[in-house]
Amino acid sequence: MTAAIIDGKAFAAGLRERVAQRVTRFAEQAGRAPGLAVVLVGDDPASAVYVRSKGKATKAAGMGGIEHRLPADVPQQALLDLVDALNADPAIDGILVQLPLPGHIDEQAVTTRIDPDKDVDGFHPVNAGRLAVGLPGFVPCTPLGCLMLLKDQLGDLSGLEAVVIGRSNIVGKPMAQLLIAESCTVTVAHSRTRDLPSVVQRADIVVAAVGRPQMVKAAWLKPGATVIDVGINRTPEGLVGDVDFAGALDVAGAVTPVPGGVGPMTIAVLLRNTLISAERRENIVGEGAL
Ligand SMILES: Nc1nc2c(c(=O)[nH]1)N[C@@H](CN(C=O)c1ccc(C(=O)N[C@@H](CCC(=O)O)C(=O)O)cc1)CN2
Repeated sequence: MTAAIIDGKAFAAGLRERVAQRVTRFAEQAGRAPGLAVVLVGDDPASAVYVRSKGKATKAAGMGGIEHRLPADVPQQALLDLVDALNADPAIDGILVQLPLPGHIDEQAVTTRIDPDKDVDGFHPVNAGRLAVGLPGFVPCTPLGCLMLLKDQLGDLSGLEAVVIGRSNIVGKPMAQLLIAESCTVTVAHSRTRDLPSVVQRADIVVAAVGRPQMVKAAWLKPGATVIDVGINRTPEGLVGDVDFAGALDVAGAVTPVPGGVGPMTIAVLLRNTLISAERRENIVGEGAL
């Protein structure tokens, strides 16, 4: 084994602590805590666990957390009405509707209904556009968490070859935008990419976000590459990522584990985004790096 294991759990704990310190200062100045509303539709067990974790982390950071649970068969209009009410609520700085949603609900209609300035998930097309043109907005939590881990590991990323595997709106596309903004040379690979192994072979940075267990093989990697594994695949052998982790340890320079890599960053960045939303809405200049 030669690769360093990137400890996302420890980095996320540090970020949550920095957020909590800035929340204290925010509350002193604003006379209130930042408020996050999390909406869960249905009873998907993994989503229920993530929503519970978000609630606990929100409170531990000193923020106000409100959870709305709706039944799986809730009409889409009722969900949109709830989003409208949260948009109008001055105590709410961040709104998040947990994904995936039941099949009868149009996810795009729901995420587009959220006020872009309370969209702490960064999924609204306005925030996707802001990211694409370099304006301040909200960046989706998972790719921003990946970028934080990469910068902590490598420092300046400029000039590096990055390959993002996966082109989802939630991870692949914003990840590519973030890496372009860091002056990387970025390739987005996907299911139609020809000869994926040779595309990955040239990458100094590999971000795997395909949702296929251990698809990225050690033999594809450039020796010394930094590998960020976004996959969370439940298999009979347990939770595994999109990368052959054991094999990657012998070739990569650094690699994130699953669990304990990217996953914990998602919730820590959500807290960061919520605090930043609250500061913007109250015209408070936050002090201390996040
Ligand atoms: N509205 C949103 N929905 C979803 C998002 C999101 O960012 N916004 N992301 C994922 C789920 N997710 C948070 O919502 C999330 C996923 C994974 C983890 C995490 O800490 N994973 C652990 C493993 C935990 C496990 O056993 O499942 C790890 O990787 O160490 C946190 C949050 C989809 N929906």
